Amino acid sequence: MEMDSRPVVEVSEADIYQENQKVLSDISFKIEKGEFVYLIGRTGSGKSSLLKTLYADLSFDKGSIDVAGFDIRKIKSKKVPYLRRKIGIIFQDFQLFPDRTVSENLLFVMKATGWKDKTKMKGRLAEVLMRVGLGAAAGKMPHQLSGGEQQRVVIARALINEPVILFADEPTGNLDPEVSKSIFKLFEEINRSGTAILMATHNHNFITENPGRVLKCEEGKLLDSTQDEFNLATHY
Ligand SMILES: Nc1ncnc2c1ncn2[C@@H]1O[C@H](COP(=O)(O)OP(=O)(O)OP(=O)(O)O)[C@@H](O)[C@H]1O
Repeated sequence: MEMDSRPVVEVSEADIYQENQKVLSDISFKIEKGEFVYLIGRTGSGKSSLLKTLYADLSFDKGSIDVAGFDIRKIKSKKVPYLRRKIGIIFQDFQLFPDRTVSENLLFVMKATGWKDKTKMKGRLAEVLMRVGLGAAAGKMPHQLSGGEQQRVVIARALINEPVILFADEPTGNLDPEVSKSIFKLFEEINRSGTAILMATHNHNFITENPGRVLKCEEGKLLDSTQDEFNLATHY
């Protein structure tokens, strides 16, 4: 089988909108397989809008966007679930069903994304929970877990279908610094095993401690540390 070497995200000359307001103009960038990319910028600068556009939750104008092989401009709403199987989405607020156990939360997503074989489902469930360090949490209710553990469940849920990229929107925004660090480490591990990550964050410690490529939303533009005169020190 031929290896697919196309970028996982390819944005070309696109305008990003929130309602009728343009938030980013004429943006272009690529994310290659297995890349780790930070997305920074002030509150309201357009990070969430950009992420939502990439996972086909907001429509855009001009240009083209391709994510995991899907043409986001042309994607029909009934095809969006197929896109969502190739990507993982992680938010700041954990968005687990509060009245269902950890396994029920994960099984819900598996059923919704076409899993049918009970044995395989159980196997995958155990695998993703082990992966995030929560092997023993399957039977727990979300409220019996700490914030960091709940976020690990969300990450496990995002990993179920072996996504090519994780879109994380301020994934440690509700967590204390120590727990944030351990969640960040988990993202790094996931990235090392080949999943690309685009992480919107206000936590600049991550970037100073683990320097990497940075995209920055600023005054309606998207700056790229690999393309622009981009001095991180002046960007904080
Ligand atoms: N649901 C919405 N309806 C209308 N305008 C919105 C909506 N959500 C965001 N906006 C506006 O769009 C612009 C970009 O917001 P966005 O949420 O993308 O910024 P952000 O960089 O993610 O901010 P934060 O760091 O606070 O999450 C802002 O001017 C914001 O007020």
